[in-house]
Amino acid sequence: MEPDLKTTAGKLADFRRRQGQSLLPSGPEAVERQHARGKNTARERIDLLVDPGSFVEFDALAVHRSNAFGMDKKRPLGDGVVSGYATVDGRLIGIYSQDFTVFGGSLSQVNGEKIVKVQEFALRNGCPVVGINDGGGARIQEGVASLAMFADIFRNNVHASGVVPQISLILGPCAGGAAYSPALTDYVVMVDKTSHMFITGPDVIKTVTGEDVDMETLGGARQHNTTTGTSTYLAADEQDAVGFVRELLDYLPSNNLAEAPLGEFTEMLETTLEDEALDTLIPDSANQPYDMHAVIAAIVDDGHFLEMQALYAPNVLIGYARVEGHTIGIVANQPMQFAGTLDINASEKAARFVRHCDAFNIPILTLVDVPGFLPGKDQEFNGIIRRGAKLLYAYAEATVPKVTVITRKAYGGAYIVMGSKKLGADLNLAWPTAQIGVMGAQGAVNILYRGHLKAVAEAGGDVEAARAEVVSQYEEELLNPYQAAQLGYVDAVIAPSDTRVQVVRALRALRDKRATLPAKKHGNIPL
Ligand SMILES: CC(=O)SCCNC(=O)CCNC(=O)[C@H](O)C(C)(C)COP(=O)(O)OP(=O)(O)OC[C@H]1O[C@@H](n2cnc3c(N)ncnc32)[C@H](O)[C@@H]1OP(=O)(O)O
Repeated sequence: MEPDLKTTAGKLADFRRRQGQSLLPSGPEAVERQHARGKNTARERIDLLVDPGSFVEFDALAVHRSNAFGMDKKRPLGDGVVSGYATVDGRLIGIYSQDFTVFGGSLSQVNGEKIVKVQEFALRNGCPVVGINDGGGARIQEGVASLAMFADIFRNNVHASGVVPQISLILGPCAGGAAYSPALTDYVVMVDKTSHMFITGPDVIKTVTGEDVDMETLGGARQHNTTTGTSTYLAADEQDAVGFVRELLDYLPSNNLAEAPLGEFTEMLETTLEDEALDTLIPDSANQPYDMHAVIAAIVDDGHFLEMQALYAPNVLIGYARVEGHTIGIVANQPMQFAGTLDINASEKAARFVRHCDAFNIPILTLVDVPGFLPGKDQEFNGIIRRGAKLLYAYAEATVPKVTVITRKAYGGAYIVMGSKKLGADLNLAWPTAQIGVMGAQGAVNILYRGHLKAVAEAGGDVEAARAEVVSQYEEELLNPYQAAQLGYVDAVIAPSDTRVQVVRALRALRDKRATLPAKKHGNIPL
């Protein structure tokens, strides 16, 4: 029976009916199809992420304005995106979730306006934006009206960058120009097997270049986590993805003028057994690796480290942890991977992270064990000069508290990059095992003693013994922390077991640090 709109009861009944329709705009079969693809619906995803009952919806009754291609006969409420605000652990976020059951989650003018509204809400109120992507990109029927909305969204992404955290969950397709909105955000979380991102899909590639490639190989979650560096986290399923985002939000301030939530901690300024374990961590042989995660775990609260981009450029580790409850960002060389060298990918990965920490006033702890930049034609031809420079730029530009601990190797240009004193770190500490020098012993001996070793060979002497002698002399005289300590480039040489306490004290001392850069419109980081 149609409600009587002349009565209050009828108006309320009509409202409830519309409300009901907006919850299920494409009917139950479409929901079943979505589930059959191994995906939750747009609303189920919001429910998974936010505090129960906290979601407040915008524009549930919005419909598209298009009449072409029979679109006038199909105007589902909400128009393919569920949007609004909610709380996560009691803290405000703006959120939108594309509804694949409505025109494949594609972006129309109205649907785009809904996303823009969430972005503007978040910018005005200083809260993070979480975007859940599951859609076919620009709505083809709307042509340029849809493309123009993407431009609005991208512009807002850029304007919000460094003001509020922006997190993208890719839980289905994210194709074409649409992929650039997540790319502009700070973090991109993808789910194994069900998430795909690409600019041109397999069919277009086949037509244009003749290459055969399937969706998973082209733009699957694993590819973006291991090869392209586009994704921050490879989630096993949607629950895992949402869990990561909740944890990430807990480390981040809501905006660039706010403090990150303070974690619980117990003050401990005495050396513990875990601290003492660091005294035996560094192997006697400089060529033997050890896991830098162990150093991180010994320093931070509860040993807990939320690693970002763990599968990409694993020779450098980046992520968040807490020290005395305060969020810090960690950048660390990982001797277990490529001996901890810096290559192009590692430099770019760390550089963007340093800039993110700086934008959101998160202190940076740098742990150094780096034998240099990765040598090779491949690296040089792909622009390691220009691209490695990004990390220098990021560190030199960052005004947040910066504490650096050199555990072992710190050679050459890579020493300078990794939060060195003169690049602007506030406190630089080194372990007695630190080797700070222009290069490792073998390389140095080859250059410094070439003539001497040639002479030994010509005289029929024992070249290997002569080489070993000068190597050991170089190591003793130059590959230690003491020359740097004499010159003030490390503030203190400390026992490894003192590291946690020293880092705690340093971060306390730097809590009210103030530093400003010369006024300018913006710098010009080598891109
Ligand atoms: C700026 C830019 O965004 S440019 C990019 C423009 N977009 C694209 O090139 C992607 C076009 N879409 C596709 O390639 C595919 O639909 C995919 C990969 C997204 C999804 O593929 P599938 O999982 O096989 O789903 P399928 O193709 O059946 O799409 C589901 C529904 O969404 C619709 N749909 C998908 N993409 C769009 C779109 N961009 N515009 C309008 N409708 C769309 C489909 O027509 C289909 O509708 P139907 O259920 O009424 O038949």
